[in-house]
Amino acid sequence: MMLEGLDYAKELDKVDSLRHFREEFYIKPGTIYMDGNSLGLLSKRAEKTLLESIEDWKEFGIDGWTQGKHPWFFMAEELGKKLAPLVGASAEEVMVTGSTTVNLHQLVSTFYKPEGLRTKILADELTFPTDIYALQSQLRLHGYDLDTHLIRVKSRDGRFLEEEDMIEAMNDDIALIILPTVLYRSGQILDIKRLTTEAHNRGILIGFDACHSVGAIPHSFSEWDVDFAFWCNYKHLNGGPGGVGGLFVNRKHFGKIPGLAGWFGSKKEKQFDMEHTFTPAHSAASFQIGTPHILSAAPLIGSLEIFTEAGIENIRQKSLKLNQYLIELVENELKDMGFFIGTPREDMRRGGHISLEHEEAARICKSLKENGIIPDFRAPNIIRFAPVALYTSYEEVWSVVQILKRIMKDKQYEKFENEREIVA
Ligand SMILES: Cc1ncc(COP(=O)(O)O)c(C=O)c1O
Ligand SMILES: Nc1c(O)cccc1C(=O)C[C@H](N)C(=O)O
Repeated sequence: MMLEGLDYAKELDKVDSLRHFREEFYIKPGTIYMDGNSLGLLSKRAEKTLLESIEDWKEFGIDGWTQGKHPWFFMAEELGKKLAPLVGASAEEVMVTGSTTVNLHQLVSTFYKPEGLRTKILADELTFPTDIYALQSQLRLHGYDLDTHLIRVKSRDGRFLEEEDMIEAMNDDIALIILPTVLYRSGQILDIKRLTTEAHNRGILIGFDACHSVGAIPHSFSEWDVDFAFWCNYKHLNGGPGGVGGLFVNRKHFGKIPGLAGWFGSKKEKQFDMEHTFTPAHSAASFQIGTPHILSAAPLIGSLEIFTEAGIENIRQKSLKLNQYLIELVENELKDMGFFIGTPREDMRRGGHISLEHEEAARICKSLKENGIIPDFRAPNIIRFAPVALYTSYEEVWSVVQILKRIMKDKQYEKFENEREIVA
């Protein structure tokens, strides 16, 4: 017998080999969390390693730098080692440090070297605003005019970017390219390998903002020869709000003096010589700046254990299935209700979330929250849903669409203003 509806969802859950990881997370009873692409949920293991680090502080005081369960002096390097397989890099190429925006500043300060006619930076018009603000301020520091020197590749439809358009914009005057791996609104994956090859063929360095891909999809940054990348660990990696970010620097660039140097970028054995001559580590560790934010990095120790156990390939496979299921349900159950799926249909081009466009999106989101579903809203008309492989069930995806259908049929959203909240 062909299973349908809720029975079908339950059957998918029954045969899901990752389903036991759900118990590792704090999921508020009566809610369905669909916002792991903005802030991942707390896991018990992340909580445990955070508490252990606090215990180390209690027990060892200053000696916690070298003693205790997770010695602080080596934590960033240890985390880099654990994170490296998730971005397809060697341990020395990855560092857990800073934040997305700070790491972007660090890497642009290091790799943006305008020379002769090559003075411009290439980005895109759909990227996350902080990247644009950072690039503008870097150009300002060099004394360049922002309008002429920051080139933003246009989107043809306001949702997606075409690789051809980006390649066409890789002109002789471009010194550096910064693009997202996955677009934060539409969830489109860019062809990182192709863009990197094309940039290098034209003598241009290229770096990626991987906030929306790390922990959601596998990467091969080393093999693709990406020059550098940066990301946050609080979305798909469940590292906690404002948790320490990550960066990748291709080993061919080891030895480059960081644009923003600080003593934690030193060779470990030299750091406490306290010399005024900077001796950088010969690895991505050299891009650290000051004292690591230990309590904001500690949850990641436990969280990354879960990723190591589950395997990023398995996580990706389940994420694709969950998202495909959501798309099919939207198409079948929410017909003629004014929704448009603003996310690529092809698996290869889709990251970890789905964007539903609707002209009443802001207030539909509020109504979803009132009904115990947590998505997020991006102005002017996008509702983002992220079914997360480690803690979302197929049954929850089924329920989300059923509840959304009821909200639309009963026009429950009409009691709210169609305006975003302060944190949308
Ligand atoms: C693509 C992208 N870049 C950067 C950020 C934020 O950077 P930060 O972690 O520095 O606030 C986000 C999300 O907040 C993002 O989605
Ligand atoms: N970084 C965030 C924050 O500090 C508050 C609220 C949300 C966020 C986010 O991460 C937003 C997210 N980058 C986005 O894709 O829109």
